[in-house]
Amino acid sequence: MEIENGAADAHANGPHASADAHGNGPHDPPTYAVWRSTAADPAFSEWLRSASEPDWTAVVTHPFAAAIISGEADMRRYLVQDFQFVDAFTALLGAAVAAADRFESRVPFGRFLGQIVTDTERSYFHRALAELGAGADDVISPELEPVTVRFRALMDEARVSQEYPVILAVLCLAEWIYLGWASRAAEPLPERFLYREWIDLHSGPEFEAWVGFLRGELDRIGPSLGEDGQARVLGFFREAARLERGFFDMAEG
Ligand SMILES: Cc1ncc(CN)c(N)n1
Repeated sequence: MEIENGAADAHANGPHASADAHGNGPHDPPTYAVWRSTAADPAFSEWLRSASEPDWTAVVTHPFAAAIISGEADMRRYLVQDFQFVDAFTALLGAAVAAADRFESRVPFGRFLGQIVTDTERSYFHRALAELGAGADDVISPELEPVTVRFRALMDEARVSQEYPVILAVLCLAEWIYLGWASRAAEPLPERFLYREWIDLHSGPEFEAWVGFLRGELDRIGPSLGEDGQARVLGFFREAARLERGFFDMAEG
């Protein structure tokens, strides 16, 4: 697939927001106000998700995700690049702690940052990359694939903006879409830890609750943003969905 420029060509309204910023172009999804008037589930996060098709479904049903689930994926290039993704993602979680609008919302970000990303997930990466024979250069400063550069740029753009809704949009897309493919895995999972732990990290009740929190925050904040603010959030969400698709395409080779 073709990956469009992310942060580099983002205009004031965010990446790939519609030309008039109101979702009225020929290929633009409906605005939130229009969409919610007929939606069975009018949640703001569901508007974002449905407007991210066909990329959403392409990621959740991607052949590379299926290969992880069946224990047949070649994980080396993927995990080397993803470790660099996770670096920028961790910084974005820190930005969420800082930008959240209330104490009770900062707490889950801080907890996830300390208990999962910098602990369980970090340990997984260290063991997996060693198992895959990745050397120090590949772990610390590998040559970045173009999609990794673009994804890091998008996360950095969201982080630097210090705008909570925009930060949330990128975090929520990345986690929710991973829950989407990983939840398709059924027992018995592959025995090899490389696959089993990666699936476990992105599925199950704890990860579902984390994604539920991220969606809940968007549902709480999104409806009162105004049309331009909503279009800006959608721009980041959709661009992240495009990049997730490109990331699995890259991993597949
Ligand atoms: C590219 C990508 N997207 C999402 C995730 C889930 N944190 C991830 N590890 N990598």
